[in-house]
Amino acid sequence: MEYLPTKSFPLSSEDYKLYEEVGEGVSATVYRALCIPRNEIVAIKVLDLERCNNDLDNIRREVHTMSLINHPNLLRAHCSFISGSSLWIVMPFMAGGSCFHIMKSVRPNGFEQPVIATVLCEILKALAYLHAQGHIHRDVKAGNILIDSKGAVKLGDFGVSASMFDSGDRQRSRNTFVGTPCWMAPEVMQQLHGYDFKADIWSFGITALELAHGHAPFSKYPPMKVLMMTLQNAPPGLDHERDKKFSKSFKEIVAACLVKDPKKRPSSEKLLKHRFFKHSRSNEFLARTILDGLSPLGDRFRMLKEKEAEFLAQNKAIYGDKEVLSQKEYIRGISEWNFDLEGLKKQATHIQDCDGISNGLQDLSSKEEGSDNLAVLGDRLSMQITNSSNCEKSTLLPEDGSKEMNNVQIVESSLASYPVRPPELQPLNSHFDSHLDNVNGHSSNQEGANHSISKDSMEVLSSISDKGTRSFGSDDLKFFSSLPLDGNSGSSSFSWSVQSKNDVPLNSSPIGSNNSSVGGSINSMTSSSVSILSSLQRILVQNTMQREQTLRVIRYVDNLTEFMKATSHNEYMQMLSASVRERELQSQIINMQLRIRQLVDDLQEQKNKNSELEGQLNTLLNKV
Ligand SMILES: Nc1ncnc2c1ncn2[C@@H]1O[C@H](COP(=O)(O)OP(=O)(O)OP(=O)(O)O)[C@@H](O)[C@H]1O
Repeated sequence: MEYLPTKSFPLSSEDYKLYEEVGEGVSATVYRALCIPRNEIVAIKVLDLERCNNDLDNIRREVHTMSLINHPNLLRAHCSFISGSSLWIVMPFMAGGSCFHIMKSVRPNGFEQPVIATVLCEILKALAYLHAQGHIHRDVKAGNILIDSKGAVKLGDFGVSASMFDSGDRQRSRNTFVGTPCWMAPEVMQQLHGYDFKADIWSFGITALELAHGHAPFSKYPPMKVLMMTLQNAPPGLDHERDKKFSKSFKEIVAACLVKDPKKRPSSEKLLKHRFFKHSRSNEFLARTILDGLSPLGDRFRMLKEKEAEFLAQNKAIYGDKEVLSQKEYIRGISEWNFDLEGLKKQATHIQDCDGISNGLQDLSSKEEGSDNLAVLGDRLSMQITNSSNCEKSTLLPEDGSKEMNNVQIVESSLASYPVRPPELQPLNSHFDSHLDNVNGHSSNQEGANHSISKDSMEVLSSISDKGTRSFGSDDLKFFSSLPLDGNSGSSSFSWSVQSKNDVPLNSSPIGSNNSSVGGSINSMTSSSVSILSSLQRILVQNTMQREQTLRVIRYVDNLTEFMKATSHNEYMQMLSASVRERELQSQIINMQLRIRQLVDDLQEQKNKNSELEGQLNTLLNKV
């Protein structure tokens, strides 16, 4: 985790003197500091590794990415090292702080267009560079846009960045739910097909609105509500009436970025050529316009913290400790949001039913500079699904039951109704369904009704099968957790493979009648034999395909096991102390593995029987 780039900054904490706090994340505190040997002011991000040992990957990624990048608009670390149980990342000190902090302190209603154009143009250059290097930033927002004393703009915080060239274990990071809800692209929320650098373009569009209004769209809502609104509503944009002061070209770029279909969003390179950026000005202009007269970053940060504490104290009486704690996390911003769907659902219900949280925050807002300080709550809440739980549809479905809302459901409910057999194995349906129905006493209609598979589930599941070798992600957990395992409900799910063993469909195929009519007319024999042979060939092909698919599933589960084994001791301890639900999921996965193995055996047996039959048929044809 140590690296020493061009400038040689000392790698010992004794060589630095920490001054005041200038920023805070979920597991990191950022200080202004002095690098003693160089007599240079720096910023040091101190990450408490004990507090974030479930997220070493993100930290490694951040340090790694920061060590590789080299662009004037990206915040590059001078060096990093471990001190005690903390990781210290030494960076240039960005005296202006983040655009978010500047807005919260002095620009509650956002910036003027030339400032926005200048900031966005610089960020776009950073994104164009990152994307060309194969990186996705995944957390573009005003809170991560930092300004130094000379007005230079840099994009920071690579904690959740991902590489588009990642494979294997790191590939999962692009199938994981990370980012910050208000800025998160719909495809990232959906987790259907993964996502690419176009997710950053969406966040860039949201950031443009944030800089224009002083807060991101939907920022006053709790995360689940934001998810629902992003997926369900038309994309946010600049309003014709409300945003009269902004130019048509600004409206155009926002609209171009905030298209739900990522393919239709422009690349960062293309956006850079947009006429809007002709409005962009120099760093000096920024320094003059937005930094002049600002109090020191540490003071501004302290004031914001005081306001936050005041707000939380007021709301403690209303919502109780737990709620307040979660709001505190919300306010501070969280990179590794433990996506507790139940909790989020409750928050969403609050909003729907009584708008309690948002009202409380509105109060705060009215007290503060007349600004929409609710945005504080929307900022920097990043989330990573680590859990899934059942969630009643009533609280999640929109009143109009719109189609897009179904996509939200894939997060949980569509997977909860996971069908009777994995789609990997669908081709076997024609051979096993009737036996399953007979043995279980269900008609196929009944079964269909009980275990209908939604299109969304199919998509999610087929995306799993498409990536047979990719490693384990949160949606995978949901995939496995949604498989019923108990004797009753589980039997209909997987007994089909067992039934198939005892009741091979071919026993009732025309082969029996052919055997008993060897002496019949040669013509009828030949045509039956040909049709039998083609059936057998078809079945053989299907069996072979099925075997391959099943092996893929096994490899997949094996990967998961490897992934679990490979986790460090700390992570293992973390896992041990994980929720009961997680442990249940693990045991379900093991069961699943056993069942898949059983399935492979069954298929092998089926294949042997088919070979036997093929042999018999060949003998028969030779006689003919
Ligand atoms: N180099 C810097 N100079 C000045 N302030 C900084 C610097 N780096 C970070 N900050 C401030 O500290 C805050 C937290 O930093 P950062 O976002 O990197 O932490 P984090 O733990 O990754 O946060 P998050 O929870 O948003 O991911 C930033 O929003 C910013 O205001």
